[in-house]
Amino acid sequence: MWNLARFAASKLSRSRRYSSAIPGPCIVHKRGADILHDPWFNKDTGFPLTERDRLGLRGLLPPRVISFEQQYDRFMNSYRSLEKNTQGQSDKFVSLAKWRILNRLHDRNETLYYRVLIDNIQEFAPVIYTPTVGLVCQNYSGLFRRPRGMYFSAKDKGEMMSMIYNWPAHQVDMIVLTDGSRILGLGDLGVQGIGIPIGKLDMYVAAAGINPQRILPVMLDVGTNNQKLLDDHLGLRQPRLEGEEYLSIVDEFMEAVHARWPKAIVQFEDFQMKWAFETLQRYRKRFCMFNDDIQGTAGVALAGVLGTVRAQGRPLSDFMKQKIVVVGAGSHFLPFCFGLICSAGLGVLNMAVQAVARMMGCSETAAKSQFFLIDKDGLVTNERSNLDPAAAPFAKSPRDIEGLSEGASIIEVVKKIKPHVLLGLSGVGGIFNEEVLKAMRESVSTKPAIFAMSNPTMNAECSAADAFKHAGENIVFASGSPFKNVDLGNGKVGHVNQANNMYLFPGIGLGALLSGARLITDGMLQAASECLASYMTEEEVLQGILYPSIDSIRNVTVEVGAAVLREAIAEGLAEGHGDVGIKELSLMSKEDTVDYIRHNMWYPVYCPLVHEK
Ligand SMILES: NC(=O)c1ccc[n+]([C@@H]2O[C@H](COP(=O)([O-])OP(=O)(O)OC[C@H]3O[C@@H](n4cnc5c(N)ncnc54)[C@H](O)[C@@H]3O)[C@@H](O)[C@H]2O)c1
Ligand SMILES: O=C(O)C[C@H](O)C(=O)O
Ligand SMILES: [Mg+2]
Repeated sequence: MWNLARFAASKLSRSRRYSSAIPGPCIVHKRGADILHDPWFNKDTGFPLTERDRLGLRGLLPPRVISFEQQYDRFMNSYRSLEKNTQGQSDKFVSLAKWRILNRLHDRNETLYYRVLIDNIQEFAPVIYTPTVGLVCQNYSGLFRRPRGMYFSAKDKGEMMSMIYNWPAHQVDMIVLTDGSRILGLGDLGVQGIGIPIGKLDMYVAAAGINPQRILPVMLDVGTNNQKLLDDHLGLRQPRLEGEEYLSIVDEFMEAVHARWPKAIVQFEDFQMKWAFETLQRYRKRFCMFNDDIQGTAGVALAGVLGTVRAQGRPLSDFMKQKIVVVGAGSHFLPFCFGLICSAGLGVLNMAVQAVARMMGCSETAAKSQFFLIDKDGLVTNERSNLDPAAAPFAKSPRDIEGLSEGASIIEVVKKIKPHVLLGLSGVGGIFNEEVLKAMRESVSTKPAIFAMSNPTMNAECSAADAFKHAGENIVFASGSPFKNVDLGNGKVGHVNQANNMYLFPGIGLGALLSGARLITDGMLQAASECLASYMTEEEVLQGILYPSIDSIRNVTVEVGAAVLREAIAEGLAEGHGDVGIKELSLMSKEDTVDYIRHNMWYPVYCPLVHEK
């Protein structure tokens, strides 16, 4: 339950400190060249001489031992040289070149890779995650050198229970699964969508300190309806499975995973909406799983929208007075209606209404008139001919919105409603055009908010520069993909927030893992969102800074993870993790939970290798 008193009272620790405890020795069952070819154990030129002797490496490496710090500097120098040498090339060329150099390090030496990633997360997140990951997926066949993760296809039906044992790691904690059917705003990319689970799990390691030996990116290849790919790609050359055939593949995968690793958490990612909803309803009461695009995104969006209320210098209770126009009847606001079964593209308005009612303790009717939903056919009203009966109560009645009719365009709605918030999750680039943005100048808010949340960059509803240029300098702006802050002249800067689910999913997974929760509940997701919403100080929010900088994502994740863990304990779902049982978890103070999370986060340092047969 959202609790305003708790929200107001929470003064979260903003410490940037995180665990860097040096791990003990690592047992390695390999020797010699096999170790050099294993990115988990490989230290390249960093193996000390004693270790070279112990592990049969003498003579297999140049004689000089290079320290970790020197290796780090060498990598960063080559990265900087690449930046210099690619100046003047196209953005696509430069982005892929940067991705390649990081990917080569990832393939060779994971410890060094994750250290440079953690230390330079602001700079590297856009390379290994959104937006470059979209480009990587589009070009996957050409970029493919080595496999990463697992691929289960429709042809593997009946084999998955044994296939899962082909994965070499004994323990897996975190799985990100996609079927490639809706990769960012790029549509159906089939097997090429594997880049998304890889990028998400890199964020799990960097932000949540999940041990990279215990992560597993998975592609469920059930075919593709992308005609271009069918001619030339590395996946199945068949149309997507549908209906029961499709579900039986996902069922078999989920059973197989949990047979081998009963406590593994599965994050569903970039499934087309109909399957996103269906699988969430199907598995959430049986497995520890969540859908990031539905649940993570909604939590992030809600935290941001609450921030816009504070940014106007208003109390949170004014949330119910905010007029919010959502463009894209996507899946994202589902958590506003926790517990309801929603069909694709329907019911967003009422979900938001329910959230207001829950937070403010007001009636749904009182809040209902403040939310407007637009999909590809325009404003959703009860006059729509093909309106799902389940959605009818949530659609606007044209009689209540004088001057607006069924299917009204974005510009018509914005001009008429003058919303506080214009939020896009449509996947349609540039849909907040000059006219729409200029109309936002007439917003009733003192700080009109524009959230262009679609990814990647080309699919953003508008750019940051256009938003500040056309909608005015006093707006609050957030985008799903990163944009640079905007120079407004006279020393003024238009702050760009990144409203991306990366601020929540690592903490949701980490909190669930370290609590040993059996399920991921609405309450745990609400706790995550509430924690993010209260992370920013009043001063920051008044400057239009709604989300933390990516530089502090590890700290944000600690706080979110601790909030999720405490909620799991409160709901009686925690079963403990490793040596820490439920009794110990229950006795922890709030600070203890934060410390517990922090100290269980993996941090990349070379550990002494000990050979065992
Ligand atoms: N920032 C984030 O954290 C985040 C999280 C999840 C998804 N997204 C982005 O959201 C976008 C959409 O994802 P989705 O899963 O909802 O996709 P989707 O295709 O299922 O839904 C898109 C919705 O937009 C509507 N739409 C399409 N064209 C429109 C138009 N011209 N005008 C108004 N509405 C229109 C459709 O009716 C549909 O309801 C993607 O670009 C994705 O990358 C961002
Ligand atoms: O992947 C992202 O950057 C966010 C989100 O999950 C999306 O699908 O766009
Ligand atoms: Mg996604």
